[in-house]
Amino acid sequence: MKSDIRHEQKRVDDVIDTIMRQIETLETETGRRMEEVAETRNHFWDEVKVNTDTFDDFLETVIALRQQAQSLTVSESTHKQAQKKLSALHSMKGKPYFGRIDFTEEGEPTERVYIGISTLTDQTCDDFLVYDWRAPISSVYYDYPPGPAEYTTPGGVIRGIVESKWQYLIRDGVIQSMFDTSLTIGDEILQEVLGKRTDNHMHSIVATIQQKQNQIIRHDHGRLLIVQGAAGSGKTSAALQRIAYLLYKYRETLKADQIVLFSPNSMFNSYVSQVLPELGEENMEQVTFQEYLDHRLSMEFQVEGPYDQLEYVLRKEGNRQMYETRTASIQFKASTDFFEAIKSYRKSLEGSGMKFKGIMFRGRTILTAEEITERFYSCETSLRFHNRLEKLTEWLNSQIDQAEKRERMESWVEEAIELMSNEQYHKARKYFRKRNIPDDYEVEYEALRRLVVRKRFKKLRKWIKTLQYVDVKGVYQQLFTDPLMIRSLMSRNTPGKWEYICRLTLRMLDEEQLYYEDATPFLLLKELILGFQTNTSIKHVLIDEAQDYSPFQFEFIKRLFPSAKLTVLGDFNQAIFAHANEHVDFSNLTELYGPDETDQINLTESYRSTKPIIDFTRRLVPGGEHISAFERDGAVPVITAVTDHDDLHDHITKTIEKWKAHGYHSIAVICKTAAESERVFGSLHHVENLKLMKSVSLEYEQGVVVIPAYLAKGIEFDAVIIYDASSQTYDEESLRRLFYTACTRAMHELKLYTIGKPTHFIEV
Ligand SMILES: Nc1ncnc2c1ncn2[C@@H]1O[C@H](COP(=O)(O)OP(=O)(O)OP(=O)(O)O)[C@@H](O)[C@H]1O
Repeated sequence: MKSDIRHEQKRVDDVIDTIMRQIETLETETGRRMEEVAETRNHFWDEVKVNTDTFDDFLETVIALRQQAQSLTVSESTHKQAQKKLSALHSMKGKPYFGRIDFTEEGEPTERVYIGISTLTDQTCDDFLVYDWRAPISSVYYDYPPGPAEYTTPGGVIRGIVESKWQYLIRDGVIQSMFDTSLTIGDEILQEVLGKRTDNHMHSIVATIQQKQNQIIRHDHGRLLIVQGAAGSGKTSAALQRIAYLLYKYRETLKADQIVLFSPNSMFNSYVSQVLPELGEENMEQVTFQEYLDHRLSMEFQVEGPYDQLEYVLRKEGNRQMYETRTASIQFKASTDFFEAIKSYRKSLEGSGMKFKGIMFRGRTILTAEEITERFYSCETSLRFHNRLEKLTEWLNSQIDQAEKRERMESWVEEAIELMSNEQYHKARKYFRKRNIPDDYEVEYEALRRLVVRKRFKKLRKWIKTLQYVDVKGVYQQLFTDPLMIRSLMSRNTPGKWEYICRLTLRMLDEEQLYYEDATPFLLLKELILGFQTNTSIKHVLIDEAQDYSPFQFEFIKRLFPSAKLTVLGDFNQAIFAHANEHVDFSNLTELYGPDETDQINLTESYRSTKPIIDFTRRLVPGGEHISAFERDGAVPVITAVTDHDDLHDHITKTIEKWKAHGYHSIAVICKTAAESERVFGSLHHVENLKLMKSVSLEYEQGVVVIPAYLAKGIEFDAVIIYDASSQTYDEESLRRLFYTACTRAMHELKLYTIGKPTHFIEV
């Protein structure tokens, strides 16, 4: 074995040598190319003679310009490629590869295939020293134990035998250990990786991708992939490696900015932002749904954020009747029933119910809302809905033409002409000359009248063109004005407390406010009426923490990105939003693209936490017996009852000190709400470098943090304290998933404190 290691170390040294030489060559090359690009930029105009005297000269100038620009683009893109390669080589110089398979393809001699984060060939480019983990042959490493195996290449399926499979742990160019996985039991490298302390970013998992995760990463069929996975099963990790895989496989056609990851919040974005750069890839676009809602609606409304909604629901403060109405409203407005109702409502608008705003000019009515409505419904009903709107817009424009003509005769126009500054006047005359308007007083004055009136109408015309005359808010309001209306739109019974919900919704709309539960239904209705805004350049959309999305949101994303494939990843047991009812699952999602275009993969093995923590947490949720733990030992979670808050804070302070001394880098005190977190932060101010995480926090912070459970979703900590796991704090069934989410954030240690009796979620 020793001689084996020596032999392998010799190979590692040789490969690193090649890497270093390639780095040197590339650095010289990129330096030169950078100078070239700078040179081309600096002298861009020297190379182009701008001559527009004749049409031919003009054409020549345009062609020269285009050639210059093209050569600049080519140089820049080559430079970018070289930079990318360079960053991959730098990542490989300490750890050139992590795995090896000895593979015998049918009829061929056995080949040793070394696998790392990027391809490396020798100087002649004939021999592969390292294969990219995303190369077709590398899939064998993740998918098969020793024995028969196959992999798919663009040219067909290749079959053979995996003679042996090796894992390497290489640090700073030195092999720390290597394992023949057919001889060792368990996954030593995975043990080693999972046993580490966290730092403030997530890392790539390419060295230890598990078979099921590999299926997600390389999945390439249909429009929709659904991943249901237990807490800590690697959903986010798989999503990010999948992006890296897609960028490799489709490198000729797919760019990082054509991939969008929907994530829960900005802090999460910062947490996952290093994975792709670590793999030598650029980051995809990262957005939150809330950012999109704000972008689309904040001009018209003050839109509530999802965390404000959640905080309200969790705090249960204020008037009881109002609270019950609001929670009923939240549940109903995220339901498939309401989704169907909105679609039927939009259909019914084809016959009646549309609302428009009247058109005014200088305080006078040009057309009343009723006249526009009448015109709309007198249009051909065979036309598609928004073609009817187009026709209506055309008609409105013709009405504006007439109004413009009438206005030219009004006295305000003369006054406006008299008030024109010299500069404005000269500008107008210059414009007339260009338009060949004769230099004649009468004609010019007439032209001035037209100009002044047209300018004044410009805003109104834009308003009409952008369909702002459609009163979408009025249409949405109407749905709640007559509480009986909903009955005709739904196959099921009217939801409970509907009359109250109607009143509450109308009140908010009157105040130009949109509750979070109204925001997406409102926007969906708006788009169903006015036509959808789409983004066809996006080719892949990944939605993490998808259990928190309503049917409205999925429909929306589908329509917004019509050319994209969707990967949806979530865990029903972590559905913490107030709209999540008892039966959250992804079954409705199949309807988005149909069963032939949809696949589902379930992940049941959890990697984040030690076995004792997983054994504890899986008992908190129904179906938890199906969650299996990766064998990693650690302390059993401890529940400590304390007498009061002072006692609690003493205990927490001591535990934090102990954990810090133990070397844990990230420790979280997880509370139920933001309000509680703030109070706890105040009481624990003596803890050094304590940080309070809020929904507006942009960075995932290391050290000791106080955080509300819903914000901790998706991220992890070395050690976790559940602030008050008492039956008083976690009293209702609806909080079970929140509690589970909080407990599953712990990697190595979990401690729960309770003032009085612990919550009934914990079976003792
Ligand atoms: N194959 C793997 N090799 C190494 N580490 C892994 C692997 N799979 C998952 N992990 C680690 O397990 C932890 C949890 O992974 P991740 O956050 O991707 O899970 P998740 O399913 O998204 O969790 P949650 O739903 O609880 O947010 C991370 O630290 C991740 O690096």
